Amino acid sequence: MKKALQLQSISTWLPTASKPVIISGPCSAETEDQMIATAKQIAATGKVHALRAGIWKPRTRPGQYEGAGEEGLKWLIQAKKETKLPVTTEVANAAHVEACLKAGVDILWVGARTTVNPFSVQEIADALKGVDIPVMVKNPVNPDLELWIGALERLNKAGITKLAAIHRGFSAFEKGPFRNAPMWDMGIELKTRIPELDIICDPSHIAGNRELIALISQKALDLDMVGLMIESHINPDAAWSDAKQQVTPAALSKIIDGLVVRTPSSDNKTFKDTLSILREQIDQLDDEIMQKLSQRMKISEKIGQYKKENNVTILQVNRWEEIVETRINLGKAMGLNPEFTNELLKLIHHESIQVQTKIMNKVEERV
Ligand SMILES: C=C(O[C@@H]1C=C(C(=O)O)C=C[C@H]1O)C(=O)O
Repeated sequence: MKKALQLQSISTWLPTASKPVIISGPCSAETEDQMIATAKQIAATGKVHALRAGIWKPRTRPGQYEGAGEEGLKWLIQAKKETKLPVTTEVANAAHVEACLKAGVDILWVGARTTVNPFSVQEIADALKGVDIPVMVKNPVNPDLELWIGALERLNKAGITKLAAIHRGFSAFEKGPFRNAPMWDMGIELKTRIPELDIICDPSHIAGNRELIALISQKALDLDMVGLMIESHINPDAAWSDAKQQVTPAALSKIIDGLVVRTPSSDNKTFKDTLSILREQIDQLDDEIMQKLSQRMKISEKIGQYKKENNVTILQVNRWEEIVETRINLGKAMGLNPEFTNELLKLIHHESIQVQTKIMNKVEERV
């Protein structure tokens, strides 16, 4: 077993009176006026705990706005002075880290396009050795959990314990309704692997448009994520980067008000009793499902043996097609989602073929 990360909960470095943690601000710091005006309006909502702004922007194509650079850092620090909110920005190399530390940035984040590159992450970690500053790590652009965990480990090894992960979605070849596919399973898997790690969701980058932000934010909270990083701008349509996904401070306030914050557990006795009764039912059913699956695989084994004796192939496409069709219809009639049934059947078929392959190719022991 790998050693777990040494972590300090976000509640120790970004304490909030109420959950969830909200980090907001413009995608990019564009001008001093835009930065300060946005920051003031956000702070006035009283619902935001930290201010964000991109200073160095990694853009997909050259010729797009690449951030204000160190000049922008001054505006961010000015915004901090005027709002009393801690500030955070993205760092992609050691020079960025040094500039931020010198300027007095409170929290750093590593962007998705940097998390993919262990060299860059290591450079940032080395620049942070001996520094006590919180760092948030966005998921890599590709859905690679090991790379995400690896980046957190590199920073942790450098002594950074105030760590959080940011789920901002993943690049996908097929364009769905989102700019970056949420692939919620990745967040669930990360939480399962490192339960003490706080995860913040970045609905702005998942959505790519402001209409979906509320929906994604709610989903993130229901998956036990502790905070949201939402991009906001005094005049979103005129933003120099990511205009479509930014919201006004007023819209941000509305989104936050609309969130239903649920707790991971409840002390209510009736709730606990009812949940445990229902969970017992699930335990019982899972037991039955496992027994049935085991019985099914034993029959596959027998079929494999019989096919071997008769020189018949393992894969029987017609039989399989018939199974898929009948089971999907059966599932539909029982209220099961056809996609779910299809995926489940694929897994079962895969295993059934494995089981038969083992039998088919077993080398008989010579006496
Ligand atoms: C078990 C068999 O072999 C394969 C596995 C199947 C299954 O697990 O249901 C169905 C068809 C075959 O591709 C079979 O031929 O019936």
